[in-house]
Amino acid sequence: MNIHTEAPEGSKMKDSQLLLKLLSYAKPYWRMILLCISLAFLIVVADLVRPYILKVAIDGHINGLGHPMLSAPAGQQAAAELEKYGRVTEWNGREYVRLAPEEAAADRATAAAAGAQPAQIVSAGGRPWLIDGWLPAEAGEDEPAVTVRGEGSSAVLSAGGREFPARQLDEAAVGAFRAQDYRGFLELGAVFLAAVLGSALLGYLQSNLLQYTGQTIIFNIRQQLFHHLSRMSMSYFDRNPVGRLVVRVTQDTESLNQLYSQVVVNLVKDIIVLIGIIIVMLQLSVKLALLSFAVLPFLAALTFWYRSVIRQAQRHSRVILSRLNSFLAENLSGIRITQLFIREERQWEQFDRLNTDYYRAGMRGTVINSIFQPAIGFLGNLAIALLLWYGGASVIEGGITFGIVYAFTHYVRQFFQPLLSLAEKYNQIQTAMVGAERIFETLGEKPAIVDAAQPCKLPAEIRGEIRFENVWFAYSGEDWVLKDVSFTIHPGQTIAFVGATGAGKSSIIQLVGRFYDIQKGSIKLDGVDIRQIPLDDLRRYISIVQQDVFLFTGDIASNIRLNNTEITDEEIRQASRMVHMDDFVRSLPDGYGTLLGERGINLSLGQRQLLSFARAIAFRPQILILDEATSNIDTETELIVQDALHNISEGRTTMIVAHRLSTIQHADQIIVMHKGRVRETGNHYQLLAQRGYYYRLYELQYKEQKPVPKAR
Ligand SMILES: Nc1ncnc2c1ncn2[C@@H]1O[C@H](COP(=O)(O)OP(=O)(O)OP(=O)(O)O)[C@@H](O)[C@H]1O
Repeated sequence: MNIHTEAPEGSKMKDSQLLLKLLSYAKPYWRMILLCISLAFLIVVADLVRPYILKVAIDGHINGLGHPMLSAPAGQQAAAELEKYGRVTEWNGREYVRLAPEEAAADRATAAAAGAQPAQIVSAGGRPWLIDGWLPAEAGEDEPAVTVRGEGSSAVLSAGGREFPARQLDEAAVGAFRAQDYRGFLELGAVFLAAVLGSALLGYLQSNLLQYTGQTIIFNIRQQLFHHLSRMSMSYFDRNPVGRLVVRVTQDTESLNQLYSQVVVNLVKDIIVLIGIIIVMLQLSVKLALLSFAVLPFLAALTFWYRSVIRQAQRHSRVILSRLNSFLAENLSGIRITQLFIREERQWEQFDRLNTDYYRAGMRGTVINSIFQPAIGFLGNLAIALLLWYGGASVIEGGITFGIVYAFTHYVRQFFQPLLSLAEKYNQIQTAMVGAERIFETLGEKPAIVDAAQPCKLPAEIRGEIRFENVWFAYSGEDWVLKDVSFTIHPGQTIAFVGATGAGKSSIIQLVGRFYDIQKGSIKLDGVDIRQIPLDDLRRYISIVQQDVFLFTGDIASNIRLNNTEITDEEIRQASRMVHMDDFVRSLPDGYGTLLGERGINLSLGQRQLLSFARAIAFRPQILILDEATSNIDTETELIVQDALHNISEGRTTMIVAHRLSTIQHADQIIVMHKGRVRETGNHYQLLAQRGYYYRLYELQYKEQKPVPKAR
C-alpha cells in the first residue's frame, strides 16, 4: 500500500511571486488593511509615548526643583513675558518660571534681554536655597562643590568659582515651588492612562478588523479552492489522495488566515515600532542610541542563522505532517480491511514510525527556537547593561538626565519585544507560505478536461448513437489500456462488454462520460466528437451506475435526488418502485427521510446498489451505463431489476459491463474485450456460434452454475 503521499519538497514559486499573489487576494480589502495599518500606527504612537511620559515626569518634575528658572517682579512687563515659558510660581512678590534643561542655555541670553533674571533652587548643607543666578553647568548639583556662607535671606552661595546671593527656603516656600510638580504628576498620569486606554481600544478595533478581513479573504479562497477541485478531472484525483486535498482546503487556508490577520499588519506595526524607537532614541540621545544599537550586528547574524535553519526544519516537518495526514486518512477509511486482515499491529508500527518522525521534526524546531528566543532576550539585556554602565556614569557626570536613561531602558525593551516574537511570526509566515504555495499550485492546475473553445451544442433530446473510432487510450504515458478500439452503438441499443479483469471495460465507460480524454481516435455522440460537446451537457445525457456506490451524508431522498431540485418526491418514489426499493424504504421509521450514516453503513451493499439504480433512473438519462451494477444484488432481486432495466432501457442507449453473462444475454450486441482490444462482436447466439473467447467464458460459467449438459 502506498501511503507516502508527499508534499512538494522544494519551493517552486518564489516568495516574491507568492506574496504578489497573496496581495492580489487582499486587494479588494485594501481599505480595511490600510485602516488597520493606520490604527497600528496610532497604537505605536500610544506605545512609544509612555516611556517619554516617564522621562518627563522624572526629569521635569521629580528632579525638576533644581532646574534653572527665570524670575521677574510680579505685575511687570518682564513677568508677562515670562508666562510664555509655561507655569508660573509666585513667591515673595516675584514670578518664577522653570526652564526645561534644554531650554536653559538658549534662554540665558534672551532672559537678560527681556528683563528677567536667572534664579535657581539649590540644595546645600541639606537645605534648599534660592539663588539669584544659575549654577555653572560644570558645578552640577554636587553638594560638596557648593558652599554657603551666612544665614537666612542674606547668605552667599559659592559654586564653580562663582558667588550667588542666596535665600534659604522654608517648607512652605518649597511647597509653593513644588505645587506645579504635583499638578504635573496628575496631568502626566492622566496622559499615561489615556495612552494605555487608547492603545487598548485601538488594539481591540484593529484585531477585530483584521480578523474580519482575514476570515473574509480565506472564505473566498476556500470557496474558490473547493469550486476548483470539484471541476478537476478524475486523473487529478488519481494522483492526489483525498487526505491531502482535505488538508489543503482546511489546514492550508487556515494558515493563510494567520498570515493575513496576524502577521501582515503586525509585521508592519513592528516595523513602525522599530523605526519609531530608533527615531525617538536618536532624538533623546545620540550617544546612548548608538550604544544601544551596538548589539544590532549580533542580532542580524543571529536572525540570519535562525532563518536558514528554521526554514529547513519547518519544511521537513510539513512534509512529514503531510505523510502523517495521508496515512491517517487512508487508514481510517480502510480500517475495515486492516481489522479484517489483522494488520492493526503492522499499521500501528507504520504510524508509530511516522509519528516518531514528526515528533523529532517538531522537537528540532523547538530546540532551534529554544536557542533563538533566549539569545534575543540576552542581546536585549546586554543592551540594557551597556546603558546602565555608560548611561549611569553620564547621569552622574551630568551629561544625560536620569529620565533619559530610564526611558531608554524601556525603549530597548520595546525594541526587542517584536524580535522576541519574530520566531513565532517567522514560523507562521513559513507555514502560511508553504500553505499558499500548495494552494496556488492547486488553483494553478488546470482541469485536464475542459470545454472546447467553440463547443457544439446538441439538442436537449439526443438520439443516443455512440461511436468509438480507432480509440487509443492510456491513463499515463504509453501504457495503452485501449488499443485501436472501434464500435458503434445504435440509438436505443443495449450493448454489453465482457472480458477478463483489466481488459479495459470500465475504461471504455469512463471515456464515454469524458472522465478521461483519449489520446488517439475519436468518440462520437450522435456524430459529434464528445470533446466538442459542453461537458455539463454530455454528462446530463448520461447516468452511470457503478459497483461501488457512494452515499452522501443525508437522507435517502436527498441521496437519490443529489441536490437536483427538479426531481420531485413522487419521481423519487417512482424510481424506487421501479427498482423494487420502495417497500423497503417505506418500512424504515422515517421512510425517505431516513438518514444514512456516513457512507451509508446502515444500508447493505445490495440496497446501496438499488439506491444507485433509483438515482440513475430519477435523473432520466438518455444514455444509461451500468458498470458491474448488479454484482451485489441477489439473484431473485436481480431478476426483478433486470425486468426494471428492461423497461428503463427501452428507447435508451444502454451500456452494460458485467461478469455474470446471464445479465447480458439479452443485449443487442456484446463486445468481448481482450487486453485492450475488441476481440469479438455480436449477439449472444452469434458469439456462441463463433466458439471463440465468449464461448469459452460462457462454458466456464455455465458449468459453474449448472452442472448439467452443454450450452446451446
Ligand atoms: N485510474 C486509473 N489510473 C491508472 N490506471 C488505471 C486506472 N483505472 C484502471 N487502470 C488500468 O487500466 C487497465 C484497465 O482497467 P479497467 O478498469 O478498464 O479494466 P476492466 O476490464 O474494467 O476490469 P474489471 O473487470 O476488473 O473491472 C488496468 O490495467 C488498470 O490497471
